[in-house]
Amino acid sequence: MNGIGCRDLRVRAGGRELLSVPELYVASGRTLAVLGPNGAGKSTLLRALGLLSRHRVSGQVLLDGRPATPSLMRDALAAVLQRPILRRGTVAANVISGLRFRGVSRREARTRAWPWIEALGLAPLAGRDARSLSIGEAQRVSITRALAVGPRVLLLDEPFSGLDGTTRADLLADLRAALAGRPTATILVTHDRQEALALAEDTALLIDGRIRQHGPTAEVLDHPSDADTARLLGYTNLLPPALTGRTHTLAARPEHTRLVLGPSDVPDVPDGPSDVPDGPADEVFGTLRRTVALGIATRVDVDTSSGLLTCLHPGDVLASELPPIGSDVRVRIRHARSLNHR
Ligand SMILES: Nc1ncnc2c1ncn2[C@@H]1O[C@H](COP(=O)(O)OP(=O)(O)OP(=O)(O)O)[C@@H](O)[C@H]1O
Repeated sequence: MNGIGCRDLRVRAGGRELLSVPELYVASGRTLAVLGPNGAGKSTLLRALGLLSRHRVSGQVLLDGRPATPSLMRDALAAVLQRPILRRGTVAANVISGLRFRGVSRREARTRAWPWIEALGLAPLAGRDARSLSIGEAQRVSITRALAVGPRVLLLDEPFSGLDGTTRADLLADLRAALAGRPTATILVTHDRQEALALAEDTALLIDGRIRQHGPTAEVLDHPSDADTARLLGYTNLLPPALTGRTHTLAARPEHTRLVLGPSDVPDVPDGPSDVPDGPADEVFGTLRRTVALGIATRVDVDTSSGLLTCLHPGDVLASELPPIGSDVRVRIRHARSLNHR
């Protein structure tokens, strides 16, 4: 199968194992998001796959099903790092430099690069000094340079971090459109679930150097298998059987967890498909610890016998509606996933 992968890939540094991945494969034309918390080993994995690691690496990296060599990888690979590294010269010269580096003549490099400069919206900036660009513009140049070489393997290490919301959304959409239908195997390292959803058919969850879950993005993002992956995916409220009377721990997102505000509060309809069976949503009891107005939402923290629960109420909940701090309160779980049930 064409694409990039590895077998029994291990990375060691400073006397400890940073990464251990028994098997991973990303086929040509597909994108894998690697999602994990800080320090999980995401960049370590990316560098090891691209044969760019500074650490001790064992195991096999596979390119199109065969062991990768540095020269095969150099021809196949383009990488975009968290902080764009641009050369002296114009934006156009920077985009072209990737092709020139691969021995393409100046004239041909210009011809091949220009459609990418246009597709990624860089034409108005083509003559600008690359070192005068904003971070968002520079990242756009860096991505365009990588795409222009027509890589068989594209490694993206948090290329959208540090960009404002609009710039990020625009660049994500442009990148998605640019990759569509191309025979490129892409790996995107990110902390962000939305980026994974927007760009990647498949997602792997990496925690402590191990892949804990791997599969179609929508399925992985909505079905955490254990407490660590639940936290990573935003299911930060863990409700053990002792609290709910159920046989398995439930995991719920704060936005699906609501304080019951007095008798006028109508029963909630659960938000979408849930592992909580039909019927009244689960309710648990606790003590109100604090409320914080966040503008678009109000965060309500509740101490329970099994730890803290965080509720997120849309909008500004009026102070007059909230019971005093220290009151006994009920919390309704509108949507949850059951852990360790498969
Ligand atoms: N030379 C080294 N010696 C020991 N540990 C190291 C060394 N270099 C990196 N590490 C550790 O390897 C782990 C993985 O680092 P890596 O940069 O791959 O994480 P990451 O998931 O990309 O994190 P982030 O999201 O913060 O960028 C971290 O705990 C880091 O401290």
